[in-house]
Amino acid sequence: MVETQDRSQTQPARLMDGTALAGRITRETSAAAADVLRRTGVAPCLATVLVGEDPASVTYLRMKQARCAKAGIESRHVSLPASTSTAELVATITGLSQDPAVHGILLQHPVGPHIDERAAFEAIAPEKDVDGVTMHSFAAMGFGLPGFASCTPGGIMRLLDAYEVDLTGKHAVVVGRSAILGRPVGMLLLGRDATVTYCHSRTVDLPSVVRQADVLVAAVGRPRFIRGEDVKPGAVVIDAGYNPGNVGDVDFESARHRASLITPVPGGVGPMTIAVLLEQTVQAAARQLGLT
Ligand SMILES: NC(=O)C1=CN([C@@H]2O[C@H](COP(=O)(O)OP(=O)(O)OC[C@H]3O[C@@H](n4cnc5c(N)ncnc54)[C@H](OP(=O)(O)O)[C@@H]3O)[C@@H](O)[C@H]2O)C=CC1
Ligand SMILES: Nc1nc(=O)c2c([nH]1)NC[C@@H]1CN(c3ccc(C(=O)N[C@@H](CCC(=O)O)C(=O)O)cc3)C=[N+]21
Repeated sequence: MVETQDRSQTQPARLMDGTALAGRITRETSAAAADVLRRTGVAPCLATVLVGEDPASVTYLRMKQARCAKAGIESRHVSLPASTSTAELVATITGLSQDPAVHGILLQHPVGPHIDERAAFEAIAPEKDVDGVTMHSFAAMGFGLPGFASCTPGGIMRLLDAYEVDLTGKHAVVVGRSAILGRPVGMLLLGRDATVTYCHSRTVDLPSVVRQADVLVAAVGRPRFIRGEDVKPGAVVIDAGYNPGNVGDVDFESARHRASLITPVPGGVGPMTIAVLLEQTVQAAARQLGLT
């Protein structure tokens, strides 16, 4: 068990190696994908949908497709112009939901401000929601019922478990409350008996809340937003941020001298997100093809 207590501030934190853990998970996923193909003659297939040409989104999607290919998962990509309307996007996703050759659907977030992203997410059939973004998946996650986890929160929980972080009774502070990251990770931590506090743009004196965190999840989208001086000595620090230039939401250099465990960026949460996405895609395919 990792104790989140006071410890020397000079000894740097242990790194939580997301690349290594994601590699282990993906090796198992590849074997499961091969098994699906062998037993049904059909390879698992993930459909990815991108609206517009945001360069960061294009890069993330390429990464996801490359990882799919390596794991024996087919990917089908749909690229839509930035001018796409909500109705057009919903129609595209509904088509994929009804296509028996597609087992999982990922709509890259964020879509443009003129699109109702929630409506688009809800067009994903629950059994194909391998990215865990629908109301159905969110509610299942909240109630602790079986279903697909939101990928980044799911990946964060896998990391915490791999490093045997005991969450019971710990004060977990989540900075950020977005639908695909902050909110669901708080729910998953609550489900593991942590005492959870959310911080967001309206939080008064955010550093004073952050300083209380035994487990800190940074999901803000602002480079080096969390300063080392606000990290409680011995805290477990999860940096979910992924800003341009491969910079996290935590000031890593100062935080690692106070934390007991910390995720690097890159090499921490990012690879775990993709590992969970691939794992859930193969699970979805197995179920839709009648294997489980
Ligand atoms: N590694 C991975 O797999 C993934 C990484 N990310 C990364 O995680 C980060 C967050 O992403 P996402 O959740 O999609 O971002 P969003 O922009 O959707 O949400 C950001 C959240 O941070 C809060 N916030 C913003 N500014 C401040 C501030 N100054 N003080 C306090 N709170 C603030 C917002 O508060 P409010 O709600 O009040 O506006 C909001 O809840 C990004 O760096 C993104 O790249 C995201 C998804 C996956
Ligand atoms: N519906 C939806 N689901 C998402 O999961 C989703 C999304 N929208 N929109 C954008 C964010 C961003 N995101 C990342 C995934 C992997 C890495 C990742 O693997 N990063 C590597 C670095 C890889 C490299 O840069 O070479 C790392 O951190 O080590 C990063 C970011 C998923 N997102």
